[in-house]
Amino acid sequence: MATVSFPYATLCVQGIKDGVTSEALEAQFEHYGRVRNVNLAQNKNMKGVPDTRIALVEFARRDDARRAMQELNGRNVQGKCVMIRFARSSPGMRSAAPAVRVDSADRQPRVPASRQDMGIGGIVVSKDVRVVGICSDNDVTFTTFQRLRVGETQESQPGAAKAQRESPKPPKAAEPQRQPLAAGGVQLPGARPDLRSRLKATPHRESHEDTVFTTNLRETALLGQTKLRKHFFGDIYRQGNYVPLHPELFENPRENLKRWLAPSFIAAVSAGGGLKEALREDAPGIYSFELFNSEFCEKLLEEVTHAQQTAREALDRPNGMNRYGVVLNQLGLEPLITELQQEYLMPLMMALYPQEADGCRDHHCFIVRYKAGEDVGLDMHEDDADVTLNVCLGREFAGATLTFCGLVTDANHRKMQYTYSHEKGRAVLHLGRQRHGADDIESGERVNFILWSVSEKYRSSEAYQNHRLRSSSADPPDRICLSYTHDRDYTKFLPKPTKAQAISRGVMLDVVERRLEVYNRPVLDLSRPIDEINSVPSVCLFLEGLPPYRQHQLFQSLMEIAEEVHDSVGKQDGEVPSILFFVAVQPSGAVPQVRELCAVTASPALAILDVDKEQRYRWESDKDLEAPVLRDFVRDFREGKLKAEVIGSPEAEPPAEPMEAMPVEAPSGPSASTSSTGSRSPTEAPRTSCNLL
Ligand SMILES: O=C(O)CCC(=O)C(=O)O
Ligand SMILES: [Fe+2]
Repeated sequence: MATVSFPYATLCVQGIKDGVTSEALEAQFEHYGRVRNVNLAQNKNMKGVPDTRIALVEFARRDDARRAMQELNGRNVQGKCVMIRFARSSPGMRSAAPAVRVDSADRQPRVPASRQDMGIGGIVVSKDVRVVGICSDNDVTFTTFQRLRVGETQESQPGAAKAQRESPKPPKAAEPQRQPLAAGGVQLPGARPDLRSRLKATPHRESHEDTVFTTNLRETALLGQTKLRKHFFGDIYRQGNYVPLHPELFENPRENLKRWLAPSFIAAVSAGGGLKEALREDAPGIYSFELFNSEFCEKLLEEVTHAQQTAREALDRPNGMNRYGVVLNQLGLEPLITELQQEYLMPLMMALYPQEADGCRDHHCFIVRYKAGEDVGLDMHEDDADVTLNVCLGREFAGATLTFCGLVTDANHRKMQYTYSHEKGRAVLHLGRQRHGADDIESGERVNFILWSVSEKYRSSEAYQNHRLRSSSADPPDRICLSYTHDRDYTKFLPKPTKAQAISRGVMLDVVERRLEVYNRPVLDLSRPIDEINSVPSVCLFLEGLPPYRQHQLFQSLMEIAEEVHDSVGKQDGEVPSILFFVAVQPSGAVPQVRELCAVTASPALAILDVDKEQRYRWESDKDLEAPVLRDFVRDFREGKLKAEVIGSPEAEPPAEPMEAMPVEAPSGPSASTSSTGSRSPTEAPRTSCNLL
């Protein structure tokens, strides 16, 4: 199956100091590449708390966004330490804990108010079509990949944009009504002006990158850890805000940890290289072994109970799904966890998962708790971890098993693989991308220790990107492997859970609601298409550069047609439409790339893209593009009367900047060498005919 490429490049920057302007932020982020837009908004959960605003910083290039994130996350941005993630998480992937405590029942997407009625391209076309700039607290993750995959848009390719600016394609003589796209993209009335020239006058930040640790991060550095954490929540013990019950858990990890490991594990470690002997392979890729002794399990349980009694307000929930538990690094156990990860687990992880574990230095470690009236289980998911370690600390319970399904990349990712029964002190080790979920507890209370290990090296590899793509040719699902949070076809197989049921199983209701809400919009924004554009035939109407009255007129017509079509097929609320409708009013985001796929250059232009079948249908006529023409074109498509072209076929009208000219080995410049999509090894899958990645 071909997949459209889409460079998602918006960062969510949390904790912006009051008084900082979007221009100042833009100036600082522009240092890493072209910034398209900066939007500042209040963090709704932090009303009245100073210096807690959120900025959505949209880059032209994803690689630039990533670099900015890598360099500025946890550092001083405009006078304050900020936390930076990519906005929106990849489908199916759960993220780390929100940076602020939120009540899960009230976790709605936090769309900055300024964006809510903005419409497309800055004109208010309808409240049904919105630019989706999501930066919700539980929907941030530091690496984001969408199935809607990737490739650079024309303008983000070095050389391509320049070429386009220098030699705009002349209008076709036969299309008097259509206007060519102006050089470098047309500025629509009301659209944001290009700030580049203004920014040149703004001094860049000072380059003391290694000295801009905030207080918290300096304290992390005190631990000899100069590497910044991806998921960083502070350290309340070292900040003097927590008095531990068992101080030995917090100090001298090298000496102390040894005493708390299970004898069988120590024996295996001491035998040198014989770690595998201590392992049980429960299922392919899923291993378990004795790790902690009872003394440690009990000590840690007592410490966590003490922390919840004495420092509850200072502690975040463990992650975006579990509501009960704590982040152990935040409590002050990072040195202990680092010792465990680096000295004991790494050799094992390297032996079992050489690719994913290579370079694992980062971690997010937390406790989760299940019992009646709180969280009773956990919806199916994959972790925002490369390797996950999960150890039961006890208490007494029945049920509460852990079910594993397939790897998200595999067709069997919704097939049951194995049900693991937790035992106190025993660890189960698996890849983060192994789909899994916690089965409901029947009685008692279960408390587990979860360690998510993260390798920056692996995450910057192309393998990682491929590993985050959901298999689309999935086998029919086993019910237990369905995720209400992530599977859009869930209700085909199982009844919709009640809100209370969903919450008690960690369902991310805001993710579900957002998905359903998007499906209910008749027309979507082509600059940020949903990933179903890869699998559902999509009517694409290109209106960039047209006068606003024409845009309104044609958009309105498309809206009506979309509603008619959806009514005629009896589309239900929240169901994925069988035809999607997209409109482009600005040449941004995915628009240039979709134009290339559709092989259209004029404006207005109309095409239907069927990425899955690698086909497209173009509207080509001397007639003006008006409502009846639009309607006929869509009707003819539905009746199978249109002539299909193969995407990328040679007889196609050459796009302004032909795909073939887009460098696989890009010619020069930093963006070429760092592009995550720019090159492929010869062993990887061949490109499709439309030259998509
Ligand atoms: O409850 C469990 O054992 C699993 C928890 C889990 O999968 C997670 O926190 O990511
Ligand atoms: Fe998990």
